[in-house]
Amino acid sequence: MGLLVNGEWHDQWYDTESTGGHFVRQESQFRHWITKDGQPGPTGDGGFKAEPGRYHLYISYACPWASRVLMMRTLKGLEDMISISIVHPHMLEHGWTFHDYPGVIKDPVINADYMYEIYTHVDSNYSGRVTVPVLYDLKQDTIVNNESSDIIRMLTRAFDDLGAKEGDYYPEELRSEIDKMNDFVYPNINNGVYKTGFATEQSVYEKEVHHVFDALDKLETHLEHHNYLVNDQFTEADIRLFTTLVRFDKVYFGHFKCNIRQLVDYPNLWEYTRRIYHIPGIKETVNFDHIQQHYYYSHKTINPNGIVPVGPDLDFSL
Ligand SMILES: N[C@@H](CCC(=O)N[C@@H](CS)C(=O)NCC(=O)O)C(=O)O
Repeated sequence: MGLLVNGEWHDQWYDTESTGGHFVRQESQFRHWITKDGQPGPTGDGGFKAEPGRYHLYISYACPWASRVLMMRTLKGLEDMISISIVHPHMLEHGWTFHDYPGVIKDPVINADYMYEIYTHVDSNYSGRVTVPVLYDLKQDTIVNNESSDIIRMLTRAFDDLGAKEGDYYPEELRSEIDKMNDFVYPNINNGVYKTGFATEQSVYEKEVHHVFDALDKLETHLEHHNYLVNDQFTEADIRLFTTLVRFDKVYFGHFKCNIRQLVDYPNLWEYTRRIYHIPGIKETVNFDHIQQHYYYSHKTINPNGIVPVGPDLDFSL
């Protein structure tokens, strides 16, 4: 695990000392948008027109942020229009790699061994973390965007005139409600499990773990009378919550010590997670081997011997 400083790789864990034991996530730096006509999106520059075969995604099956993007690619039927690479589940002293492992798909752009080479290829002076997902423009040979929340939002409509599957997961009339739900789910659950697991002070951990479970309790009540988070319709808000929930009992409960309750103890949330898992194409985006290998083997400050647990055995059937 490390980061780039002026284009040079440094093997370095997150600094939680300067933040009093808190994990603070860095802002993503590439924020351009693919649009139907190449006009600029809400942030960044224009010039990224939706075209089949032009864009490539770098994904980790282990990563909940990258998996949102993989889900959206599947839901919109973009598999033939946007190609993918899959990184190795272990993120060690060189960060993400393309080394051999079942499920890995190599880099077609520069045949990179390491994900950081993709970042330095587009900016030889790049400083920052080398994260996935990355949306890459094969035509301009540059990174379009490395922020999953932007990428899923642009993919929901940008390729609609080129034969993408129907379905708008951020419909105009629900936007403010979806935004509100995202503003609740992101800090408390999506990033909440990370703030809990990466905390290096007892008091910080205890505060964060309660935030996670207070939020899950609220959503459990909400789902008593609703099938989905917003307007009883499957939207972006559900995609964003699902990729955290599907990892919950496998890694966050044990590895990140989010262990007040298991997800299977929440009848409504567990049923909701399994329902989304069975939407056609979605279970193929969930790779539990990569998920468990990544967290337990990569985070040596949390699990120094890298022992990967064999359980729990979860029954995802409906
Ligand atoms: N804000 C980013 C976060 C992505 C992210 O943090 N990905 C993790 C994997 S789950 C990563 O690549 N981490 C490497 C690092 O922090 O050095 C997004 O949502 O796209």
